[in-house]
Amino acid sequence: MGLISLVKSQFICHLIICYVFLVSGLIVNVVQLFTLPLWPFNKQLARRINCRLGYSISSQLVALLEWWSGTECTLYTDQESYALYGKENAIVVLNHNFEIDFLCGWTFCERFGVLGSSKVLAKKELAYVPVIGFMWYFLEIVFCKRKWEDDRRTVTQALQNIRDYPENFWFLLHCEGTRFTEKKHQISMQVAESKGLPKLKYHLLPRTKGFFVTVQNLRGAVTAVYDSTLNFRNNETPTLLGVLNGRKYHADLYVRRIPLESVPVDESECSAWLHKLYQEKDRFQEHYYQTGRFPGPSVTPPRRPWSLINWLFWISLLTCPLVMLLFQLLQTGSTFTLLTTAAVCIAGSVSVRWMIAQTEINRSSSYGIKETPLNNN
Ligand SMILES: CC/C=C\C/C=C\C/C=C\C/C=C\C/C=C\C/C=C\CCC(=O)SCCNC(=O)CCNC(=O)[C@H](O)C(C)(C)COP(=O)(O)OP(=O)(O)OC[C@H]1O[C@@H](n2cnc3c(N)ncnc32)[C@H](O)[C@@H]1OP(=O)(O)O
Ligand SMILES: CCCCCCCCCCCCCCCC(=O)OC[C@@H](O)COP(=O)(O)O
Repeated sequence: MGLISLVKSQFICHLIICYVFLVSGLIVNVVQLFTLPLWPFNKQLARRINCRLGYSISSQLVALLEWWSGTECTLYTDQESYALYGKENAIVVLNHNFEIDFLCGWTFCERFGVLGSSKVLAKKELAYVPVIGFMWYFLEIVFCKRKWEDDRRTVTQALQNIRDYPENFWFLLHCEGTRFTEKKHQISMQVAESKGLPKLKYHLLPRTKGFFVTVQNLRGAVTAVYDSTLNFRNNETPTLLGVLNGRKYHADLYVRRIPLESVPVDESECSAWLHKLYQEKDRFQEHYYQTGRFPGPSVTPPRRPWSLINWLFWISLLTCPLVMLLFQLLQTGSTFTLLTTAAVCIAGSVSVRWMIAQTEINRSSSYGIKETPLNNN
């Protein structure tokens, strides 16, 4: 292990990174709160400000992936489509197989300049993740309970709201609705069979209602669907803890730009279209496993310095006072103060560890197992 790798694996480094993320995140959350009075008077300005503030949080995780772990992200796409990325609103349909697929998504957003404004149809539980959940509230992220009866109205309303968003955005949908596990896959393929649909080898069966309602409500506001398929080289199974430890991964993303006009308007045709898309995605994954690459030309969109600059800004702003405070405490602090400080540090570490746990597949929800109609019979 080289010296740099050794440094990156040290717990003290992780503590500092997490401390900076948590404290800067809370500071940004407070500033976001101060934008509240602006919303009724100048909504578009409030949105633009919140994009920048949100960027200041999410780009720290991007910096961690790009600059700390040095993970490489290769894009397989055609030249004409490449020229349009970041210059239009789009719906992104991405497979949900990896613990850091959200982070790779963010990295591509960053490289095409849409990180602050990008959105997702996220499960409601993520709204309660400290820092991130609060940030997402101000970025008008669309949340769902994954119960269609409850979601139909709220999701439609939230999608209508973002139609006039002042910055280009990508709206991410993991149509499988949950992350891939063997058990979920097995159940999901039973559902496919019962519906007379072809089986998928690498994906869960997509849920079509969210996609249909997104297309229906964003038609005219977005111009394309980006069918995106992600995989990692050498059968890597990347984790956020791995990234924090400085482990380098190699992400490959295959993107096809599909003009929105070619997505059917009728609901059942739109559902069939999505099922067909997932069958194609499955073939792309098969191709990847057989050849080690996706079809077509590849390009590596360059890293931009902004995520690193933002991160270094927060590190320099927040670590000096921390070190000074710790020295002062050690010199003059009473036992009570020292114990309180230790308790605050432990609470901070536990809460960041809990946040990281939200990304871990072995703690995945039971969605896709419990509510299956086949299980209810
Ligand atoms: C150039 C670069 C391009 C791209 C870069 C890539 C990405 C960057 C883009 C943006 C980044 C932005 C942000 C990223 C940051 C963070 C994001 C992180 C993650 C958040 C993701 C999540 O939280 S995923 C979970 C929540 N989201 C979803 O669930 C969305 C998908 N789901 C839906 O759309 C659902 O339809 C629903 C949630 C709206 C409603 O779900 P519900 O289950 O209530 O109803 P459905 O009708 O859909 O389901 C019932 C039907 O499904 C059948 N069924 C039942 N059991 C199963 C089963 N086990 N498997 C499959 N199907 C099943 C059932 O039979 C019903 O069928 P019907 O025929 O009757 O409809
Ligand atoms: C700077 C580093 C400091 C570390 C801080 C950690 C920050 C953690 C960020 C948490 C962001 C949460 C995004 C997780 C997205 C995700 O993958 O959600 C899973 C859902 O789709 C599906 O859930 P499930 O049904 O359980 O599979």
